[in-house]
Amino acid sequence: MDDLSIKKCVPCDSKDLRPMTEQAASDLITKVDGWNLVSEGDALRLKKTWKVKSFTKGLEMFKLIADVAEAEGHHPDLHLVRWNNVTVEIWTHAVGGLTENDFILAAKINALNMQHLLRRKATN
Ligand SMILES: C[C@H](O)[C@H](O)[C@H]1CNC2=NC(N)=NC(=O)C2=N1
Repeated sequence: MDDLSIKKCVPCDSKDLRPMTEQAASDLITKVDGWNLVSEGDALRLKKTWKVKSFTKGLEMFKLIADVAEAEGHHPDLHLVRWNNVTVEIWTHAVGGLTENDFILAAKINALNMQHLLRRKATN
């Protein structure tokens, strides 16, 4: 499996795009550090959470992610709650499930330089 972060998303309106199986998703989730497979209703989603240093740094993070999403033509759901908790959810709306696009976007988000925006994890 080559590095997902260097792949490109395909247009979601291609008619032969189908949601992947749970098994395929379980294989791919190992390639995107920190992301979880969650089931919302009967559809699978990718989900990851971060704690940011401040509300405004959360919005800076949204902008970094938005730039990647626009470049890929594939977009996540962005949540910023209780001032410093960022959650990103990704799925392919056109098929109501997961496609490789979702994992490519997750890998590209992981590749962003966001350390300066994130709260340091407690070491103890
Ligand atoms: C034509 C194309 O389907 C749409 O423009 C794109 C936009 N971004 C998208 N993002 C996501 N996550 N799913 C989609 O189906 C999708 N569709």
